Amino acid sequence: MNQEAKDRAVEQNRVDDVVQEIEKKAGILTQRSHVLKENVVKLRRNFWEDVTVNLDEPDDVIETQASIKQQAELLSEKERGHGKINDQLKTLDRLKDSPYFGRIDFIENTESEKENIYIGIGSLMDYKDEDFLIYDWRAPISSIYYDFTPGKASYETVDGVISGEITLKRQFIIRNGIIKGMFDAGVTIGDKLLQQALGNNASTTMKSIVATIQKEQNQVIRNEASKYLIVQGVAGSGKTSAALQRIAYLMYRNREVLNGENIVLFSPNPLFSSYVANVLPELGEENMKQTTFLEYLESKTSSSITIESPFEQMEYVLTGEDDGGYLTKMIGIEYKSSTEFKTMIDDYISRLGSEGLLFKNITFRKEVLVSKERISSYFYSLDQAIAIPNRMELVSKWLLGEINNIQRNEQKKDWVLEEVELLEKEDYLKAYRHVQDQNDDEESLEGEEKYLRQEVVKKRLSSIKRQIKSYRFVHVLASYRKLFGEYEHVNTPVNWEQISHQTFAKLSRRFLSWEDATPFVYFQGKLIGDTTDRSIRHLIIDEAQDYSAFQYAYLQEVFPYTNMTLLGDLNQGIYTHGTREHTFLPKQMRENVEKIDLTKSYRSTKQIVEFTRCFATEGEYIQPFNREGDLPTVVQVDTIDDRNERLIAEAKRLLHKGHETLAVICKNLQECDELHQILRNKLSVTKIDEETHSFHKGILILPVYWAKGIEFDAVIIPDASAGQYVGQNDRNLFYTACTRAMHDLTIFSIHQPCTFIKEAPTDKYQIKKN
Ligand SMILES: Nc1ncnc2c1ncn2[C@@H]1O[C@H](COP(=O)(O)OP(=O)(O)OP(=O)(O)O)[C@@H](O)[C@H]1O
Repeated sequence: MNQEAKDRAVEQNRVDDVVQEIEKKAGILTQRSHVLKENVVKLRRNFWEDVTVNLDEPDDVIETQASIKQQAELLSEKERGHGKINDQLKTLDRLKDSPYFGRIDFIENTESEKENIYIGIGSLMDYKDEDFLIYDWRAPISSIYYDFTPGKASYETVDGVISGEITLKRQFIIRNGIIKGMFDAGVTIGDKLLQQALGNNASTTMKSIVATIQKEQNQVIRNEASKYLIVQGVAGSGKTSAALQRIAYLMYRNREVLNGENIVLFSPNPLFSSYVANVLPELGEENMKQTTFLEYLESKTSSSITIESPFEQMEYVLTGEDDGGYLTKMIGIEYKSSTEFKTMIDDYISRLGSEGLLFKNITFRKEVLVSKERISSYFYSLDQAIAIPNRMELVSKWLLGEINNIQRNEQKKDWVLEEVELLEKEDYLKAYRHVQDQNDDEESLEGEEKYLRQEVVKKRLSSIKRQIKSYRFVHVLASYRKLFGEYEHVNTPVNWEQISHQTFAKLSRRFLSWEDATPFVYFQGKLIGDTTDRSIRHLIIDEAQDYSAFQYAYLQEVFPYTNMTLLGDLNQGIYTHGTREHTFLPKQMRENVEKIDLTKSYRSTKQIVEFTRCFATEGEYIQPFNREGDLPTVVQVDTIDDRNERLIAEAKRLLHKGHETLAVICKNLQECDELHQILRNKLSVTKIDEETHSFHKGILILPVYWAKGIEFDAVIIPDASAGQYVGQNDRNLFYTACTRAMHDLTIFSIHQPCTFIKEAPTDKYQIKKN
């Protein structure tokens, strides 16, 4: 038996021992879980028997309440305990399959004996609860596994830095308790485990990377000091992966105060949301909340207002050039994305503090109960030193008082009696009981009618009261629209008249263009207050380069105390705004900021990265990971029919090669639709659109903005002809599309290819012509 085989046998023995230990622990926990479950069931069944209920005297009522509370607390404690044990059992189950992925032998400088540290997705103690059989990957000591190769190493603890030497670094692939692979790392880390992981087929859901986190990614994951962490990472550098492991890390470090409920991830699109949804549960952690920025804004606006999605905006930008209003819209997008526009809105709001705000009549049964003019004059009679939202609160209180007065008058009207007559028998019974309980001196019948009249009016006016409480009496949309109408500005940008005209027309249809959505919600917040969710402690923004300066300013306003992690890549900035301001380093976020650059690309083969970096801005900094593959192929054809025929053959070839996910990535939806019509009879192909929230293996066809953040075994770009991708925005689109490929990239062009391809030396790709 050679040394390697001996080592492997020793390690397999250890794995067997650990698995046995896991089984023992699981057995004990399962038993405890059963007992607890029985307890919970019993407690629920006997809940009322164990509570002393006595409502005779006020003191008895208080005692009864206390008794119920105590019983409920006992029950929820037992339920929590049961939940916790189940979580532990789930982790043990995962550990049983693959107890660990790494081993470090470490000698501290102050010690003489080395310690063998095995690292896995959760900790495990021996049966005496004395020694760690497995260390959680997030434990302080585990960081040396990610940060160092054999030799000198150190890690931070709460008590200071601990230094020493790594004498062995070993990686494992363990499945079903059997070691399938075992690699020792030399002084230069030839990461065989990573090679293996990246060589696999792409998955339709993202995987965790804890076994192979790289040093620079570990910095992102373990950063706790900065309020704003900004990660500029090239395509495929593991930004999203690092962000998700970072969430798991932060939850582990702040177990008591941080959970999935107070972390929000802003995803680029719903497809991406489901793509990343498995990572945290796979690590035994609760998922964070996920939303797109569009969904977030929609949750803040009245459902009667339609918001254009960023994808609709994108589609228009890419295809609407022949439209008469195109140029105006483009200039409008740029201006409304800037903080200059925010300044304009701020000026406008301060003017509205003293005049011009629009209100709505409060009407009931087609009658105006309180006119907008009265509301306005009440609002402007209030002290102007009081902030607008606070004044709104006062108006709301005043209006509720007015409605209460109206309620009393209304009760006497004939329509009320008509409605009383239509009431159900139960209502009459209720009225009867009420009058009896009151011991009313009045004639009982009169008392009942009075009660029923009150109830009818109260019920009918309740929705008005609700609306008043949520400040619906303020005409936010009309007030915002006035900004584009009669309002006189001091400084206006070029083409303001046309922008105003276009915006005014859309707002009149209760339609908010994407570029107006954030400004509108911001404006609304300044009038009626923004319902900030203070429980959100950490915000993660993926594809951060696609957010405008205005959007960042807004996020800072609504999440002033929230830590943020921003992940992006300027080369993948595909939305059209923000050319004037470097949005990815928002100027508001200048304090307590740390910026980390990730320059190594892990997703694609070396050949694909070396090709795509030729047309990326500052592409010379992009480092490929050393994984070999075929050169990207550019197929130059003469006609569309030719292209279609060869594209079908190429798709079949790629599937035959063993690829499972194959994406045909178009520039826009229009191109997708046209191509889908052609391909659907010849290939089994699925078209992805706004309604698609998850995808399966096979051939997919989708526009590049839906492919953001996702990857595929092979990518086909159906049309990268000279006229198709032109200019900076298209450069980023094309770069984003190409960098979705893990193993193979094929690009078609009808006649000459686009200039970006030509920026790559001819030895970086192979060209095939008819
Ligand atoms: N340390 C790692 N170990 C294993 N796989 C990794 C590692 N880092 C990145 N990857 C893999 O590389 C691919 C790209 O990662 P990810 O999607 O996180 O990158 P990204 O920077 O967010 O990409 P993009 O901006 O291009 O969408 C994924 O398949 C991911 O699993």
